[in-house]
Amino acid sequence: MDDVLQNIMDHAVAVAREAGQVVREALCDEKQRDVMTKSSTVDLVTQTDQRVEHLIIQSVKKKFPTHRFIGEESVAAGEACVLTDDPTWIIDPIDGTTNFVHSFPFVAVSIGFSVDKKIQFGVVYSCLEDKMFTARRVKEHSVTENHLMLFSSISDVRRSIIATEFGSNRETETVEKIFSSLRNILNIPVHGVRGAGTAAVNMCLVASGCVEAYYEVGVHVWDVAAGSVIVEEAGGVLMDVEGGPVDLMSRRIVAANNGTVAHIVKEIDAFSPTRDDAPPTQ
Ligand SMILES: Nc1ncnc2c1ncn2[C@@H]1O[C@H](CO)[C@@H](O)[C@H]1OP(=O)(O)O
Ligand SMILES: [Mg+2]
Ligand SMILES: [Mg+2]
Repeated sequence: MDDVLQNIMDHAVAVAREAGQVVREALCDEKQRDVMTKSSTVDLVTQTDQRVEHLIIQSVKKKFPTHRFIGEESVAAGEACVLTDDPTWIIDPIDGTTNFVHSFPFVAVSIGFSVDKKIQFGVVYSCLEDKMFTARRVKEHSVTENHLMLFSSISDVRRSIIATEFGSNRETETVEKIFSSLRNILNIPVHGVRGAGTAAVNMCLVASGCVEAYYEVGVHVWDVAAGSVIVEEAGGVLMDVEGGPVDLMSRRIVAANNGTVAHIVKEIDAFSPTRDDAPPTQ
């Protein structure tokens, strides 16, 4: 299986690069950044998201016809979001669509590959920075082609930078919880709070030692599948926002450089959005 997996991963890296090129070109063409909305007026999608997802899926299907897919835009179009034991590509064609629409320079193609419901490798291509992050579940980490991994050894959270996002849910109760967590984190006090506008890049920032932790409630499995292996293989830890084991379908995640910094979970005002794998409501 080893060489087979490497072959699949090589294809993921190649197709992520190809997708990134499409995204970069689209950024220069206003028409390709025309906005449509999904779950809320600030949950954005463009024809480029759809085009890039199509490109990735068609390319994979040609080479690996039996593989399955969970793609952000396919799920938005009504496909089921169910992880089986089968080989499954979990794709976010543009992570950071809001950034893409506004030319804010962090936009990623995120591809995770799962077998037996476990993510085997992750590929995150931060395509405007031209940084490729890859990791395969082997426990000897293999992250990034073109820059050095500088994993953070900080264990005092008061010396940390924490990444998070505000998400696309603007219901009063949700916004209150987001701000309550943020207030608690700032009051620790931490050195700073940041957010790149893409969950995948935030997780790569943890893996690279640029921030000590990232947490968010409201992410989807395609935002974090690839990043989860990249963080773990870099030596980091994943956790649920209430401290238990992470569940990639639960829409809640903490990724940290170590278990001590992961204690920020004490400060998070947790809530439970509808799971990604919840059966559709009639
Ligand atoms: N208005 C918004 N602000 C930030 N993230 C948003 C958002 N709307 C959707 N998201 C998605 O939520 C994720 C976690 O914050 C982001 O990576 C982003 O993924 P997307 O661009 O693929 O939709
Ligand atoms: Mg996303
Ligand atoms: Mg996306």
